[in-house]
Amino acid sequence: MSPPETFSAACTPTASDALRERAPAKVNLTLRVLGRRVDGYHELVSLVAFAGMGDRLELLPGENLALTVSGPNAAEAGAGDENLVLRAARHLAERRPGLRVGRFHLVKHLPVAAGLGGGSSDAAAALRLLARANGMRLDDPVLHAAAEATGSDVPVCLAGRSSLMSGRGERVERVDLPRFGLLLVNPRLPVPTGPVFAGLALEPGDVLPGPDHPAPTRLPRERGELVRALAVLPNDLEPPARRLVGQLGAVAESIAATPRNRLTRMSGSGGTFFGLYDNCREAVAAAKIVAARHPGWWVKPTVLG
Ligand SMILES: C[C@@](CO)(OP(=O)(O)O)[C@H](O)COP(=O)(O)OP(=O)(O)OC[C@H]1O[C@@H](n2ccc(N)nc2=O)[C@H](O)[C@@H]1O
Ligand SMILES: Nc1ncnc2c1ncn2[C@@H]1O[C@H](COP(=O)(O)OP(=O)(O)O)[C@@H](O)[C@H]1O
Repeated sequence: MSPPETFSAACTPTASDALRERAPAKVNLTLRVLGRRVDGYHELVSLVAFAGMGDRLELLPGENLALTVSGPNAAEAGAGDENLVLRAARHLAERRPGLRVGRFHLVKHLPVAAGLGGGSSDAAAALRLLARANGMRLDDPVLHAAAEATGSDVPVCLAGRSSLMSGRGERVERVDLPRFGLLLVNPRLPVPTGPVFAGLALEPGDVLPGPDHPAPTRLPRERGELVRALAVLPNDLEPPARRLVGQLGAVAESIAATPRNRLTRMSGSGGTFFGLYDNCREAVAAAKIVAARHPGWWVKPTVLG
């Protein structure tokens, strides 16, 4: 006689119960450093937008927190306790007793330590997934506190749309931007964020005279006008990043030389550079040229905004 049926597996979550979120690449269209705060962090103002490509994150809700990682850049991101997905989940669990967590699976497409905020975007996606699994609203202040505690770039990634980011990264104001074709190029050389900021050689309490940034309402909405406005608002981290990694100059030159390129600049602390184009088709044509000349580089055409 067969043992009595326990039906024990009937309510075990399966892969089809997983919640899914995109974790898009973050692009700093501008980045002005206004000074260095007494806590050692730099005071910034940065126009941030999101790409049409990035990582993907799934959550199978459950009682125990776990993470697996696959994809082309899985090894570089790692699945250990330091992964920003797990750090964000722990920061939220500390602030929200009884939080239902579960098993995350990250598909890591973005290069690591690349100025694209991949880890921050993964962390923000984890917070959005946990919010869904726990019936929390996305404007819940606890979610925002967990984002801030996880990293400077996580609040803007939690917003997940074009924004003017300021302070250490904790102030985020929505901005409407036109859509662009976008080319992302990384020479597969990781560039650590801390040493790039350190290259500015600012002391705590230093205030830089001059760097100013138009308010969100003063930014042009038309593509050509916006590009002209962006051209005079640099990324202040580009000079120290280029001093740290000499090969970055060649990345910028390769993008700037492509037909119909509107703007070439480094994102965040590098070493990814981006090119703006009027549409995705032009970005694809540019990608083919750069990839043919530099087969070892990470080259991705997509859209911005
Ligand atoms: C530079 C930016 C621009 O968007 O992006 P990435 O290049 O990392 O993508 C961000 O400010 C990075 O944000 P995030 O990568 O989250 O930084 P955190 O983990 O908080 O800090 C890493 C290190 O960067 C420095 N840091 C970061 C942010 C800031 N406003 N001032 C700083 O001085 C500090 O040395 C800190 O120890
Ligand atoms: N999910 C993750 N993806 C990428 N990097 C991660 C992740 N979790 C932790 N890290 C660590 O965070 C650091 C910054 O990575 P990343 O977010 O890719 O940098 P950047 O913001 O410059 O693109 C790296 O040193 C990496 O080891």
